[in-house]
Amino acid sequence: MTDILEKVSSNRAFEGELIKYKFKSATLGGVNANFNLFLPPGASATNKVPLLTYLAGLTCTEDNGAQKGAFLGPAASQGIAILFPDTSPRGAGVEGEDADWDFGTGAGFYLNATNPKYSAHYNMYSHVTLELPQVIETAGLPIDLKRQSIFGHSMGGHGALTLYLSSSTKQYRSASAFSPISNPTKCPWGEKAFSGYLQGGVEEAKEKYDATELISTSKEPVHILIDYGTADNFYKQGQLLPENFLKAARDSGYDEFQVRVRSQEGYDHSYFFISSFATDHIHFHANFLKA
Ligand SMILES: N[C@@H](CCC(=O)N[C@@H](CS)C(=O)NCC(=O)O)C(=O)O
Repeated sequence: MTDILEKVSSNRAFEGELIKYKFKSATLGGVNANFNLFLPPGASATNKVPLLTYLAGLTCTEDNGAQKGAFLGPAASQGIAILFPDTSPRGAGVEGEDADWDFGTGAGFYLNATNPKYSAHYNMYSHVTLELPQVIETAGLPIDLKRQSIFGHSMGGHGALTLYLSSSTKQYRSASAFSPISNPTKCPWGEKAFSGYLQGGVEEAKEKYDATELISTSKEPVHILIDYGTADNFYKQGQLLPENFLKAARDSGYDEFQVRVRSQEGYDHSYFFISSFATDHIHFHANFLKA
């Protein structure tokens, strides 16, 4: 193991290990970045395990999913590692970045900023898809990067779907999401984020950062599972728009075996909802990661 990573903490969980690391992130403009990595029991240099990346939502850090998602038990049973990145750069020093809870710090939206004000630091797309796998490999961690899938919640659900659908290298075998922001160019959160981070604003986002737009032109086979709750206030306010994604997927010819969108009666936006369906999502990805 090289010293590219500093180990911040380590906790035994489900016979595996949850480890928090810190490193100096080039893609985030040189600030320190944290991530959590759960290694299931038995992961070793001679038994490299597949990687499932979990992207968290607005206001979250690398800890929310690791602590409250209830993913570690089923991941341990399935022999799958989980990577929990942060949701934005921290301490970039960009004026106004801490003013709002839904923009700036804690709200990186998993894109690469093109507005010069943000483009040196706000590059969570490259951080998640390129830099973290590279760092994991360089550090010699027991991960098989040829087997990757991705999931997430809310803004992280948007991230999971868009990173999956936009990857020209087919980096991820499957994607799933809890209450994802499914059509961000048509909701207030997305409009605000894209107008701020992207020079071309919402129009620029349509090509790369809107899951509904991406599925409407996709021709490849896909494996996507989405759950959302009917008592989710953000859903009721029109921030999530999962029906738009489902309609675009069906219009593109994807059936329910390729794109499954489930409405869960009475559930809200919280980690109580996420943890209720955590095992389902881990098992969904295990089908593809262990194939
Ligand atoms: N503005 C509210 C809402 C933010 C919110 O609900 N964030 C969701 C993601 S969109 C979340 O996961 N919050 C953290 C948690 O529940 O652990 C807040 O700051 O708490």
